[in-house]
Amino acid sequence: MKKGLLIILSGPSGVGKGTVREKLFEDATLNLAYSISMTTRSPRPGEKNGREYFFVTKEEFEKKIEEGGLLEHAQFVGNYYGTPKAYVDQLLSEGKNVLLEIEVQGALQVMDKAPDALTIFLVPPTMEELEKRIRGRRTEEENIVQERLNKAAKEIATKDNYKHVVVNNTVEQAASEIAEIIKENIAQH
Ligand SMILES: Nc1nc2c(ncn2[C@@H]2O[C@H](COP(=O)(O)OP(=O)(O)O)[C@@H](O)[C@H]2O)c(=O)[nH]1
Ligand SMILES: Nc1ncnc2c1ncn2[C@@H]1O[C@H](COP(=O)(O)OP(=O)(O)O)[C@@H](O)[C@H]1O
Repeated sequence: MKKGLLIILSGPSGVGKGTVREKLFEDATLNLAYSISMTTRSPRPGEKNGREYFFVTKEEFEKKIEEGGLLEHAQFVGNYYGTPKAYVDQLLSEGKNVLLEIEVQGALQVMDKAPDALTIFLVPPTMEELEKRIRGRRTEEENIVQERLNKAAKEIATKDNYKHVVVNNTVEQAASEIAEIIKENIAQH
């Protein structure tokens, strides 16, 4: 069977990655599968272990690194995040197009290992709108919101490392632009 396409979606915290991703997954023709990451951050209300993330301790995460079980990993605002490798390999070999929703340091590691990966960076229409979205979500304490916003400008400065940059004006528009990019790449893959 033909191997699936590896897709990286990055963008600053609160830009709308998760929301746009949910919309993309409504389109079955894209044949997408989501890579569930491992993290040491605490679950938000409503998040479930094994669905949004595998929530683990620092010790468990470091053991996974030592075992070579992660395709990439990085620290983001005080926590570890990483992509379990075996699951991604399995999905790709099943022909699934696998979406990694990861931050920029991890994305650069994957670009090195898999230069053919389709890479997309999602940007907010303005920094004011980004701030409105991250605050509107009400999932982080004020000091964490500040740290994430400080990080956002630095992350956006790396966007030219990605093959595509998409503005998240509306969820429908951003998801449809990304769907088109994915379809083109499936056709050429
Ligand atoms: N490198 C890396 N980054 C990840 C991974 N999983 C999630 N992230 C990124 O870590 C950052 C923080 O994620 P999270 O705490 O869920 O906050 P959110 O993006 O605001 O919802 C985001 O940029 C995620 O895309 C991973 O496996 N590896
Ligand atoms: N295009 C958009 N317009 C307005 N609000 C949006 C848009 N996309 C996402 N949001 C809202 O912004 C907040 C952050 O979105 P989320 O998907 O959690 O971001 P991320 O996964 O990038 O951290 C959520 O409250 C979401 O409903």
